[in-house]
Amino acid sequence: MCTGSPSSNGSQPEETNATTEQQPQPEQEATEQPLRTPTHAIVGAAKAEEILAEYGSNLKLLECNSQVSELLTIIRDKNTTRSDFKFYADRLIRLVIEESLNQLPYTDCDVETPTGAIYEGLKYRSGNCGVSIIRSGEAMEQGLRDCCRSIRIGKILVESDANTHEARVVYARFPDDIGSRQVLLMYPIMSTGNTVLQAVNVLREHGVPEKCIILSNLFCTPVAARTVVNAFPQLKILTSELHPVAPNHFGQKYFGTD
Ligand SMILES: O=P(O)(O)OC[C@H]1O[C@H](OP(=O)(O)OP(=O)(O)O)[C@H](O)[C@@H]1O
Repeated sequence: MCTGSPSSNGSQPEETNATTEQQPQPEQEATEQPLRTPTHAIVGAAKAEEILAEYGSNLKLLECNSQVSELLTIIRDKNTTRSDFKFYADRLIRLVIEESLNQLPYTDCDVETPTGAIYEGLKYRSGNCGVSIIRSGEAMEQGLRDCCRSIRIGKILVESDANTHEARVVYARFPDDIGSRQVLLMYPIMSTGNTVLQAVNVLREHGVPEKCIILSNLFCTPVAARTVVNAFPQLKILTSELHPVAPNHFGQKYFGTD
């Protein structure tokens, strides 16, 4: 299924570097193999109505296509090098951030073109800001900054007990007027959903209405989705995959720590 690295045919995995030019594959090989439907595509497309019934309309999945499937596959592959992992994770993050920005409220905006014609366009309706949950959420900050140059970004640190998964907030810093902004909350992995629950609670304590929060996420388990949607039915969630197994190695591999 994958057109890039790593090897998908069960042979010895190839170490690749994202900056190295890929060798073109013979065209015959690429076109004769029918593409398999990835698991997340089944969840994302064929079961769309079930997802709507189960989680409501505020849980949205990134549009499923072969490119997204390849990125998810590379990120989940244990043989992916750290360099490739970061490169492809950043690509997926960018797609999720772009679609998250699409969930913000917009308003009409007319501009005059160089020919004097009026172009009927759109612009963001009000102030926005980002909030990342330390530490994996910080991996998503650059993707947001690449789209919104000088956006303010707050931080929340939530500590989870390794055994009980109980989470508690130990640090939070936000822009003073966060209560009047649309908040893009960034965290790539939702396993139990406890970390995100605590982060949303802190935002609410700082005056941010639930409906003004968009959660940008890469990997979400059905359990976490149910937990968060039940606790905060007005919160919008955008994720690229709903799958029972969360890649909990994300933070360690992205940042290169144990
Ligand atoms: O939905 P939850 O059950 O709360 O879990 C969310 C994430 O937090 C944990 O990672 P870790 O503590 O390593 O966080 P980090 O990657 O952000 O450092 C866990 O392994 C998940 O990846």
